[in-house]
Amino acid sequence: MNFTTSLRDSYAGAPLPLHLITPLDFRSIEALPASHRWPDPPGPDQSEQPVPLVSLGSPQAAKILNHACREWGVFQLTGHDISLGLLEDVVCHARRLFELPLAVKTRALRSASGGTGYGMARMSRFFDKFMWHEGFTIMDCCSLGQDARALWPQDYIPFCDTIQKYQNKMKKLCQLITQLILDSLGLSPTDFVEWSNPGTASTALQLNYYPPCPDPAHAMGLAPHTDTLSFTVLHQDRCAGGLEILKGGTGWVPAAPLARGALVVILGDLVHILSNGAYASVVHRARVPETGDRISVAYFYGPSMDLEITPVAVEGEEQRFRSVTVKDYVKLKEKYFNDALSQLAAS
Ligand SMILES: C=C1C[C@]23C[C@@]1(O)CC[C@H]2[C@@]12CCC[C@@](C)(C(=O)O1)[C@H]2[C@@H]3C(=O)O
Ligand SMILES: O=C(O)CCC(=O)C(=O)O
Ligand SMILES: [Fe+2]
Repeated sequence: MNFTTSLRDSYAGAPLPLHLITPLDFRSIEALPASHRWPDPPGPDQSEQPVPLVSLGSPQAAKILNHACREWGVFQLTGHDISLGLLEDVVCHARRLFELPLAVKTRALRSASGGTGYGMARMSRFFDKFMWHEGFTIMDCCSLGQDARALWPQDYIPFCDTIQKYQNKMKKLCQLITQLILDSLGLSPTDFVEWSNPGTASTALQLNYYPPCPDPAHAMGLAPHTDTLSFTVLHQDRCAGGLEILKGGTGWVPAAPLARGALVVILGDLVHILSNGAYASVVHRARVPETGDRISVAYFYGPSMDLEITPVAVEGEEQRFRSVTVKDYVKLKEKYFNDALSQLAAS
């Protein structure tokens, strides 16, 4: 029998120790501890260059998307059909979750070999300092029900309903974005079926929380990284003090939403491989806000774990990466993190 690996299963072989899963009890801290103090993270670049804006339905959308994917690896997205009400609801539920006492949140702690639940970002083990961040990862409705019940035994249904509604809307939006990206690379409708089959797509939803910090200038919300799957659709609850992207030749550029409801689409490693390196898998990080807290909601989207990705052939250009299945790439990323792409370089 042929069993398909899910994103969730793919973490089972790489258990993490508890001290790399359980976050600090941020509310009990009055000064930034040495464990969370980063040696002078450089501030954002002051460049006026804004992240390109793709407005779905506009006649310019395809052209701007093509430019944004090549030059930036990120774009703002408006004209989508995710209502402000739903975006606000999901942030409200995330806030309700992160405001619970640590002892309650740890009832839904990610297990050592699990991919879902409450805890530090998976990538924490690649850094010698801890991040000023706590997260909650959701991959399927079965684990969601279990975790939500552990958090709110009497009242878990509204959380599950909102998350499910958000996941459904995001999945449809991501199919559309996949179609636009594949079209812009000149791929065919057959490729689209493989890359965006809603039944087998690899998806994860991550609620990110950056608590109020006593010394934000020396703390790091999420350290520099690239996202693994095709792309990530990010909703941010504030228009300042958060996501920054590393733009070649410029430095760190802030990528706060241009307007309420504008989403930010961050290209990931799989699209970089597919495009033979033409589309940037953008390095990004999250800073800690100067005042108050910050919430972001990240939806990660990619094809089936069994899909084999071969870079598109471009005349006169060498193939930069070996073909790889999604599940093997996820394993490479787990092992080599930010060096995973170079491990895949065609010799
Ligand atoms: C699908 C996923 C992407 C992610 C790993 C995960 O399985 C779920 C959590 C995601 C996240 C969020 C914070 C940054 C990141 C690098 C991490 O450690 O966990 C991403 C992962 C990723 O894109 O590789
Ligand atoms: O919170 C943010 O702005 C960034 C989140 C992010 O990069 C992620 O969840 O992978
Ligand atoms: Fe990210």
